[in-house]
Amino acid sequence: MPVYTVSNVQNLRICVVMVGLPARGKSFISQKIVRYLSWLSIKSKCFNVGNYRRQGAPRPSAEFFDASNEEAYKIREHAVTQAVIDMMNWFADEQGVVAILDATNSTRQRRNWVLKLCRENSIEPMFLESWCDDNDLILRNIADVKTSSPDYKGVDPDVATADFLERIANYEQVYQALDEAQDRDLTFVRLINIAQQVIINKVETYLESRIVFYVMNLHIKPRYIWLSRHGESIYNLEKKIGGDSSLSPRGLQYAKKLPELVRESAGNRDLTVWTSTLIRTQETAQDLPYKQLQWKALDELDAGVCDGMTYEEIEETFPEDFKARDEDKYEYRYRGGESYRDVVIRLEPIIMELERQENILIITHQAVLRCIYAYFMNVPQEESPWMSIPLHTLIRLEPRAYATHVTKIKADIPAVSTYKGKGTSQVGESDSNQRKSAHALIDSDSKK
Ligand SMILES: Nc1ncnc2c1ncn2[C@@H]1O[C@H](COP(=O)(O)OP(=O)(O)OP(=O)(O)O)[C@@H](O)[C@H]1O
Repeated sequence: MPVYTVSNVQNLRICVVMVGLPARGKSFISQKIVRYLSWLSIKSKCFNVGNYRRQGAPRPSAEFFDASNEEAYKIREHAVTQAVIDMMNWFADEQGVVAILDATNSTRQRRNWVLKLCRENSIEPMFLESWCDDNDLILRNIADVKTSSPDYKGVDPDVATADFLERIANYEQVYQALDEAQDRDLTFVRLINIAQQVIINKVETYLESRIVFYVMNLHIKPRYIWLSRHGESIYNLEKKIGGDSSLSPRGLQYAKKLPELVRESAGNRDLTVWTSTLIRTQETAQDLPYKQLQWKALDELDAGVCDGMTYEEIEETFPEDFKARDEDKYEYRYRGGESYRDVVIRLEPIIMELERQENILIITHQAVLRCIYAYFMNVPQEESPWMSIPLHTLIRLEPRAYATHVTKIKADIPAVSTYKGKGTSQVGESDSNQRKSAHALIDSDSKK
């Protein structure tokens, strides 16, 4: 049975129709929206018309995008039609909730065509324009992602840049920006120079407003996010879950070493440290020379009646619950406590704030870290609760245009393993289940 969240309970279907000249971040924004909504269990998918076009024209030069080039126009029409057909099928066959039509959609005529199709299929269209006249930024975007695109495989970067600028000039000939007067009946958002100015028109549903709020918070300044579990705690040594215990002597050693690890990774950047309200994260952060904030939302997953028990005790006392949790760890809610899904929902403001901020170090707990990591790394729900996040390890995330780079920095201070694989009540890293996970953070020193 599908599980509905507050956001998709209304049986809504939304098509976010991207609008914008090339190299304005449309694909970047589309991919972020899909990642954010998927993380919130809202079924979403991006339909990138460029990928469809590449099937008919793998490496076109700028003149292909000249509006008067009739042959090319046919190929481009075919590509967008195929993308829209696939999108409609996805809505119908896979109960999709939010589709993103990632294309330039530069003319009012094209947008009206999409609008009509959406209305005929009971899909709410929301136009999202990224408008930018900052030439330096556009050149940076071209260098960042366009010269390495499959369109320019094997082409000298300077030649590719010149051709891409010509492609933009061709689009500019016909481009019609969204307009407050002419498009006043449409649901639309215009992001002007990232989010220096945002124009919002007729945004009516809750889900649309969530998407708008999210894109308003995005920025593209280079930044890092550091993540660490608290140091080894007394409860970790006793194999107990939950509680509010202090650090073990080795955990305190990690807390002493953490400032050095962070400095090596962050240089003299001014960080802000976020901890949970629990003693073990605050003790871990106590020697860090940065501003610190406590978030209740970063507290560990609440194990309800099982708080303070070992997994062996849980298996003995609540055998059915123990089994049910292994079968669907993401959805299983501890009696009187939380599920992973509950944690994700309470972490939403953290993610939103992380998108707004620059350099943040988060010291929190295993389940919470798994959820945050899953958002940045696009880890599917069935895998994220099984990821191994070791103690005494600093993880650095570097969000880039289409992916997040990960570096793992080990403190070289021994700690127990708190990892529990499927079908066992024993904890330990040697469990074969976690090694199978594509996203296990245990074996590699850095991972892309
Ligand atoms: N709102 C924005 N305005 C301008 N640039 C942005 C914005 N958001 C992200 N970017 C930057 O845009 C680059 C990614 O460009 P992207 O491929 O998404 O452009 P596009 O508009 O989809 O281009 P195309 O039409 O050629 O597919 C990244 O370098 C990213 O930092």
